[in-house]
Order: sequence, then C-alpha cells, then structure tokens
Amino acid sequence: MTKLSVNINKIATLRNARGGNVPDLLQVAKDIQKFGAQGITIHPRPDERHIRYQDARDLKPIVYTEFNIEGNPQHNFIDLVLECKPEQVTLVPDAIGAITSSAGWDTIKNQSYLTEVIQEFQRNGIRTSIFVDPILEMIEGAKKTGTDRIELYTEAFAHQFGLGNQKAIEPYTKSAILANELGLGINAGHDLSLDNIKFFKDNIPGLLEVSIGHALICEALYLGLDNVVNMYLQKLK
Ligand SMILES: CC(=O)[C@@H](O)[C@H](O)COP(=O)(O)O
Ligand SMILES: NCC(=O)COP(=O)(O)O
Repeated sequence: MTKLSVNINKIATLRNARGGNVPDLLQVAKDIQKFGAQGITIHPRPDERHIRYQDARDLKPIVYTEFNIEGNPQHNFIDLVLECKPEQVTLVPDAIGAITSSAGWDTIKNQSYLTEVIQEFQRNGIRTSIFVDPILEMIEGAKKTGTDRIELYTEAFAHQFGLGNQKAIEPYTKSAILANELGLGINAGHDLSLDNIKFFKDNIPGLLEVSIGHALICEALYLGLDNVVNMYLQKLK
C-alpha cells in the first residue's frame, strides 16, 4: 500500500487571500485525516506566502497521522522542524522566491551539507527524505548522504504523461529499482493527480508514500474533499 499525504499549502493560500481564518487550516487538516488520508504535508516557504511557520506549530498537536514538513534546510527551517518534531522532514533545494519546487538536489555536489543536516534531524528522531530527480547518479548520491528516503520529483512525468507519453515513467521505474536495491525508502510528489496517480503507482516498485496538493485541492472544487481523498486511496491500494 502507498500512503497518501495531503499537502495543504493551497488551503493556506486561500485563507491568506482574505487575511482571516477561512478556510480554517486546522479544521481542514482534521477533516482530511478523518476522510482517510494517512498524512499531512506542509511546505512552509521563507516568505510564508501560504503555510506560515506558526501553522506548523499549530498543526503539530492536530496531526495524528504522519506529519511531513518540506522545505529548504536553512536555519529558520531547521529550527522549526526541530521544534515541531514531525515524523518526516523532506529536504527540497528551493531558491528563495521560487514559485514552486522545480528541481531535485544535486546529491553529489551537496553531499557533505546534506549528510550534516540529515544527521541532525535523525539524531532528533525525525525520518528524512530528500527531493531528487530520477537520475541514477543522484539516487546513488542520496544513499551516501545517509537519508532514510528519497522523494522522486514527478513534475516531468506528470507533464509528459499528460501529453500521452507513457515512456516518461521509465527513469522513475529505474530509479525506484536502484533505490530499492540500495535500501532507500521511496516517496514521490509534484503534480500528481487523479489522472496520473494509478499509472505512476503501478510502475514504481516499493512506493511508500505520495504527497499531493495542488491537483487534489483543484479536483476537490468539483468533486468534494472527502470524495477526492477516497478516490486517491482507491487508486493507491
Ligand atoms: C516539493 C514539492 O514538490 C511540493 O512541496 C511543492 O513544491 C509544493 O509547494 P508549493 O505549494 O509552494 O508549490
Ligand atoms: N511533495 C510534493 C507535494 O507535497 C505536493 O506537490 P503538488 O501536488 O502541490 O504539486
């Protein structure tokens, strides 16, 4: 079974649009878990344009499934994660001000930096995952950092699959096979949707978890949040 972790960044985007507390991020997180999702993901960015650092603190006692905090491990982010102690931290090499995540780590160039940060989180009992493109050298590099898991960056797959190119899955399948051989756990995310999730899951051996936000919230506008969460759960069985 592959776990569904719902990324609630977009709920915070909507809330922040009017400056009040509608929709109520904490209530939505409670409801998403009640509907059956096995995790909640947030990706606070330095400008706090959607998830605020305080949201991470407030969510900690609310999230009784798996809490996954994603972000670039700069000082404020490291402090926040160590304070919140989520089950998992996912390290993403985003530039400040990036519209969204757009690349995985160069795990060779950043090996000693990643190793140091990963050790700090692991010493504090937090499982680590690092965002990587489906490139075999980057998977091998990830192993050398000591991370528990990788998160495959799925934007390229999602885009190509949408154009009808099913072969776009191949580097992901090869990367997953290698990650399994190396003993790395496998997560995936970015632009996964109801249209592509089943094909992706069926072609990725050992896929432990997907984090899905943008498409899921858009789909929920038409289909309802409870319904959409359960549609994903069916496809991830
Ligand atoms: C790492 C990843 O792919 C997601 O966390 C994605 O970047 C969501 O962030 P935004 O909601 O800011 O686009
Ligand atoms: N790690 C990926 C994530 O949390 C959600 O990405 P997206 O579905 O919003 O593209």
